[in-house]
Amino acid sequence: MPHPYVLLSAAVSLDGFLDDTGPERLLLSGPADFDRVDEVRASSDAILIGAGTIRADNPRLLVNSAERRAARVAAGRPEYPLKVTVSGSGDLDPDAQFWHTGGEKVVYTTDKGAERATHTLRGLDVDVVPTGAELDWRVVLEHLHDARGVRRLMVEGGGRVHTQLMTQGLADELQLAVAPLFVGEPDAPRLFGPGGYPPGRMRLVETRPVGDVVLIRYVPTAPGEGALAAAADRHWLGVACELAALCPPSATAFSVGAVVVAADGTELARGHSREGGDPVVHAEEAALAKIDPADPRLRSATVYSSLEPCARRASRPAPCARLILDAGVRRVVTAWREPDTFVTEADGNGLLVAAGADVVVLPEFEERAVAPNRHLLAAG
Ligand SMILES: NC(=O)C1=CN([C@@H]2O[C@H](COP(=O)(O)OP(=O)(O)OC[C@H]3O[C@@H](n4cnc5c(N)ncnc54)[C@H](OP(=O)(O)O)[C@@H]3O)[C@@H](O)[C@H]2O)C=CC1
Ligand SMILES: Nc1c(N[C@@H]2O[C@H](COP(=O)(O)O)[C@@H](O)[C@H]2O)[nH]c(=O)[nH]c1=O
Repeated sequence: MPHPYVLLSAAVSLDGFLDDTGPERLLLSGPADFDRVDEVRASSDAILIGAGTIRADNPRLLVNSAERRAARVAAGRPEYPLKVTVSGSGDLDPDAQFWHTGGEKVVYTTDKGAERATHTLRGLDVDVVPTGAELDWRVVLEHLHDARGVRRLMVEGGGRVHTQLMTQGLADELQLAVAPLFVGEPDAPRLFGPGGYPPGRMRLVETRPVGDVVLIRYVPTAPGEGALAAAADRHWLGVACELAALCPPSATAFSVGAVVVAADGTELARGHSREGGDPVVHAEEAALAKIDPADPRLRSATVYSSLEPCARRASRPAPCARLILDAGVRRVVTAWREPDTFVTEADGNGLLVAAGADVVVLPEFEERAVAPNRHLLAAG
């Protein structure tokens, strides 16, 4: 199911803290960085914080710049982004500024928490949405996307919320403002707590001085595990779809892109249909051919392919689903099920699943995967 693009935003001290233990909110950002944060807010459809941050900071979460608000309205968007919080307990102070300022409000909570929040927040214009016995982040993100039309979600903490979104592989980007000061208190809240984080190194996309703080932007690279899609899976499938556009045109074969990525997010190889002057080579085949078959990383790697790997083919002895299995790969992420244009009822995904592989289909990428193949579908 589609999710919004999830951007985690935080300011941290040099020793990795989000705040100190004093009663006042610690200002880590300077004026220039608060203005940058305002800009990110203005570019977002919704801003999410945990109930802990409402209790600690009593924030308003507004877009402070009148120009930015006017630009939102001129673009047909609400003046303020939707304000979202999560709470397990439903113990939310109805007098908190969160409820009385800015855009529409929604609370995601547990079934029990919903009973309490509905009672405590009665009379306020707040949508209380239970996600089950436990708070389920995937349900939260799907609901924000489907029911509230949120495409870009800014998450402004606190530490517990950031930790869960990062460990569950649900963050598309981390925007970190590193402030030139120390907190030094062992009980102060940390940005990230202990947990099972995605392995490997994230990809640096930007560094920028903003006043005396440094903005660092990282994106995750490690594929998800099993049948669940992680944010990095969306990134890599997007790369596969871009590769499909590089294929030499053909009236008799699909244009497909593929990337093979190790469990730690290292790209092992990429390929596209008909590359290198070979008129029949498939994308997955081309990518796998570039990797040493003895590479131990293949067993825990993920193959991203814009089109479902082929199940039968005339041009080569083995179809791509078989090549993937023979390479030892047991996870495939794809955008588009193969239509009957050239082979009827090709079920490469079924072949992979029958052999014990996990196959994740992300239909929100189908349009991009189809784009370089439209002429084939019109003809078929
Ligand atoms: N420097 C910065 O950029 C920022 C700093 N901060 C600081 O962070 C601190 C607050 O962080 P923290 O205490 O971690 O609070 P959070 O804002 O992360 O909120 C945690 C609360 O959210 C709810 N929650 C989160 N995940 C779940 C879940 N899986 N199931 C059920 N409930 C869940 C719970 O609410 P409930 O208790 O109701 O069940 C939990 O107590 C403050 O000191 C604040 O100043 C905050 C944001 C940004
Ligand atoms: N302290 C701190 C941040 N704190 C974040 O800002 C929120 C309050 O925003 P507002 O309602 O506009 O005052 C607060 O709840 C928390 O999410 N953010 C930052 O970029 N830098 C900082 O130093």
